[in-house]
Amino acid sequence: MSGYIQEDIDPEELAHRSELASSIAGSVRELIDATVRTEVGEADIAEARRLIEAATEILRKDQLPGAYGIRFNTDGTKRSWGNAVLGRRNPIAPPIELHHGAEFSWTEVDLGAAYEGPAGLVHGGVLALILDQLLGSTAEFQGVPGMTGTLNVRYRSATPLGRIRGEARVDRVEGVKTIVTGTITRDGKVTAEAEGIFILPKWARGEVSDVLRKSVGEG
Ligand SMILES: CCCCCCCC(=O)SCCNC(=O)CCNC(=O)[C@H](O)C(C)(C)COP(=O)(O)OP(=O)(O)OC[C@H]1O[C@@H](n2cnc3c(N)ncnc32)[C@H](O)[C@@H]1OP(=O)(O)O
Repeated sequence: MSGYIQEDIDPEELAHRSELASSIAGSVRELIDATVRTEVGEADIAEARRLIEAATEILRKDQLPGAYGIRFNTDGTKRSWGNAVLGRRNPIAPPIELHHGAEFSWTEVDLGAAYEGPAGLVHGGVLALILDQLLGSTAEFQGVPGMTGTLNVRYRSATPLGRIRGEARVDRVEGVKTIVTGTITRDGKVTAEAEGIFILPKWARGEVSDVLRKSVGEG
């Protein structure tokens, strides 16, 4: 399967690149929030566009031919830096940082103006996006990875923008299927719950699954 790339990078260099990736993505994330909330006039918009276009041109000087993919060091450390939910290089990603315990995985993240659906509330699709990754990564961390086959989300009550917490745990494993459940809470109240079926696809049931199972987390 293309897109899975073995690319060994020395740990010190990797930490440096990771920091660089996070810093620029953080700046662009700020820019997105500023763009959503700006009230400045036409002249300031024109000036901001000029600067943004200049910055884009600098970044375009040296580009990957396509998406970032998923890259591994030989020790299994994995980089999903383009990922839409947790990608370190990706300003679209909230980004969520996942924590894995023996029993469950969790994340806490601030969702600002860029994630709005109904007025002042988190977009339901954004919650589904976060749940998809959180539940999928939980399955992966427990050594039973898979692609999302089905994700059911029940929105119990509205989720105001701000700091949310997500939690997930593997419920059971049935052959190549891993069933994971999870919740989103805001101020201690469960606002959404989900159940996902993660399936190890046919193409990954041999060699690739060994690579996936050996991966030890985000670098
Ligand atoms: C790495 C961790 C990060 C994860 C978070 C990110 C998640 C993602 O965004 S993944 C991207 C979104 N998902 C996709 O693109 C998946 C697209 N679908 C597919 O690739 C395939 O249909 C796939 C992998 C789900 C199943 O296909 P395939 O490998 O052929 O499965 P197959 O052998 O037919 O079926 C295996 C079992 O799963 C069941 N099954 C198949 N499809 C589904 C489904 N969509 N939902 C539920 N069960 C299913 C079958 O009934 C069968 O069950 P049983 O073993 O009990 O008979």
